[in-house]
Amino acid sequence: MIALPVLSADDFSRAPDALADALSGCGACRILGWPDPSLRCELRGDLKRLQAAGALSRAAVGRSDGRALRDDIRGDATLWLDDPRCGAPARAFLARMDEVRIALNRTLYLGLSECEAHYAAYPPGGGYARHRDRFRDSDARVVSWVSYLNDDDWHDDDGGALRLHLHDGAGDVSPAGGSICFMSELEHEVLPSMRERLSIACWMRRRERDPS
Ligand SMILES: O=C(O)CCC(=O)C(=O)O
Ligand SMILES: [Fe+2]
Repeated sequence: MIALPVLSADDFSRAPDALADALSGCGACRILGWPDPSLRCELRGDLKRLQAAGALSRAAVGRSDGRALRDDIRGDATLWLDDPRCGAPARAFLARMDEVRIALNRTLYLGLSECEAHYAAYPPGGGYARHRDRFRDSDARVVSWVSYLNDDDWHDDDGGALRLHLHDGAGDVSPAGGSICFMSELEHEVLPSMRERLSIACWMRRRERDPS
């Protein structure tokens, strides 16, 4: 296992370039302590409320004609954060991601035009098999970001690590709070967890080219 670069929440707020440096170096960066405990708690409350109201749906793999529900590939249920049923914490999260997107554009010239994000709840035993976040027929997703809404009492034995397959080897990320940012072309997988695992997955996208 390799160690991933780490930023504290303070570094992340004060020095947006540090995230860009880590991404251009190893392709991934852990952000410890962001979202802060109060935003994390509000986001989790929003997700639990929406889950109880039946607003989340089982996530599919692929898109268009290739879309399918595949328990053997991914087990999460999701809801897009721009859904009108989502609350103020979801809007605060999207606003912050937009600032990060603009900062990355300024340093890395990635031409990222928008963010999309969803709440995700993985039931016990659920995971997500090794994949890339880019669809086969589109390179619109450039940067992936996942924020974990689980408590600090999440132990390694609870499973649910995100395993990132980097050029130099694999690195595991615990879903006990904090966030991870990585280039969407990198392969990764969510290992099955013993407990319900809550998160937000976000993608910073380029505008899709018109088919010609
Ligand atoms: O929750 C995670 O750690 C990663 C989720 C993921 O890979 C995805 O939604 O594409
Ligand atoms: Fe993914």
